[in-house]
Amino acid sequence: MGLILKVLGVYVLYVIVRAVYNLLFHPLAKFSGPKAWSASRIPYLFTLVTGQNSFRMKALHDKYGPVVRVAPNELHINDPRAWNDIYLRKSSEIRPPQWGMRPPGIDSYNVISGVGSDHARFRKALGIAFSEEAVKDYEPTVRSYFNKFTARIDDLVLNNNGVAVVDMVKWSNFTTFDIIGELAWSKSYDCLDTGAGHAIMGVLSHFQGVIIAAAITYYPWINNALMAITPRSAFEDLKMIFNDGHERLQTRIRTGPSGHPDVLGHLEEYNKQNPTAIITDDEIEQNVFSCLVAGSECLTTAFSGAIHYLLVYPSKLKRAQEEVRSAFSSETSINASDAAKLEYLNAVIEESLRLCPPLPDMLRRQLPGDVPTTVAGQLIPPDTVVSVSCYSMFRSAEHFSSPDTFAPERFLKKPDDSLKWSSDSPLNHNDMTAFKPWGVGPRECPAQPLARLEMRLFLAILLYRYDIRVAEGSYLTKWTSQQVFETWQKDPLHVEFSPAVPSPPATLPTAAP
Ligand code: HEM
Repeated sequence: MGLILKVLGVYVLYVIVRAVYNLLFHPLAKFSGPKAWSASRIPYLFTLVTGQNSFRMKALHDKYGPVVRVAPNELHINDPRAWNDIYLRKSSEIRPPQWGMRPPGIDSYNVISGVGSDHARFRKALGIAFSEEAVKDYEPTVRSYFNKFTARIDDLVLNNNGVAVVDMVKWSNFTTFDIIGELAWSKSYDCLDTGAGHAIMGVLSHFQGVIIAAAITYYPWINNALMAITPRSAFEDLKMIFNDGHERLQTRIRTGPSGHPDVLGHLEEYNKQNPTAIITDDEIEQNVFSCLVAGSECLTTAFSGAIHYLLVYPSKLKRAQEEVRSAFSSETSINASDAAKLEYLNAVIEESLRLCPPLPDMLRRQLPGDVPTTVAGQLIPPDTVVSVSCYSMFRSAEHFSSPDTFAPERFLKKPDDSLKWSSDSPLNHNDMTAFKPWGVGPRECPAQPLARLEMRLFLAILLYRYDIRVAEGSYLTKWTSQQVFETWQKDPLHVEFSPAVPSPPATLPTAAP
């Protein structure tokens, strides 16, 4: 007992001495921020594991300015110059060691956990698989899943007196997961067919678990103790996912793509062209998993965010519907390249990414350990962890006037007279250099062309085909009342669909005399 008390006493003394050092003598001591956060990492980790970190970061910037010390060795930055200063540096793909770890029992890296030459190798292959050219060939596959989605809604409409009510968070997730499964290894997860999520979705999307696991690794002795006492059976779910992935990959390698180009085909081609830097089967499996998670969850947020805000702002919904319905003469004529020309629809997508960025934070980077780095005009000591978060940046009144207002008009190229000018008009001030929803630099989202294609096609089809409203008896959660664990923990979004009677297209040829 006496020994335990002595050990405890020494530990408490160590914590106090460390906190005093952090506050007064640490190389980051001159940076402003709440004292408790500068002294110890616990307040920062607490906001992370409770899903409040994005909101606290924004509140701290509002109080302390563009550079805030949020943990003993970590600065959070809200200055548009930081995008390039942090994320375009040499070795800027390096995260602090606690983030981007491999799951237990997995030796191979993927594009998210890999650094240096591994990361460069994966990026090169994925860059080809998600290039504009490759993505054009994916369009018929993507379209076939959107058709499946509308067929399911139509069934419901038919059987429910002309209206269908669905949870668009759930159904967007079914759609995006099926698509990325089909595109990645030619095998969908059949969620749209079964009307239910696949078993692996729950495990892959347990983002709170991932955050808690990362938070614990800041205290290696707790981490080691937990790992030692965790029964192997606790990892059964992970094993199930990796076995499922292994089978899918081997089947796809044996049987080839299922009648359409897929990501795997591009990776196979990459391996043929680069025999000295091939991506092994294990690495392919892990990379496909990173695409499954990033691809389905980010797009689910993008779809749900756009629908959420269109429902909150009916006049913007009407304008987007009118644009889509007058641009296409039939639903079958809707295609991604024409949808890319719809200015208002694309402004809706940008504005939704501004208010609901699929990755609100999680862009931490470790600065080099040899020399200080200049970020946003300030000299930052070596080894500091720095990050910009999309949420703080995009919702900051410094960068966007009326930052919480949904105003796609900010993104229109020509001045828009539908919004009256006033000092707080959303058109008053918009610093687009602050707006980087895809990230910047070597870790910038590799799948932008695919994500854009899916967002444009999905919204264009949905707005063309249906009138939508908040389901009767339901209500819209305030978007920012949702927690954030890597991405938004989205509440159900119950939407009522009824078939639209499209107005005649503006471009119809006039009748012959
Ligand atoms: C609206 C949709 C999307 C948004 C806004 C988005 C945003 C981002 C951002 C900000 C990053 C950078 C993370 C960092 O710097 O650490 C990223 C990385 C990544 N994204 Fe996306 N993403 C989207 C859709 C997708 C899709 C559809 C896929 C795959 C099919 C995908 C795959 C990835 C991968 C694999 C990475 C990691 C890249 C690396 O670490 O080198 N994303 N995404």
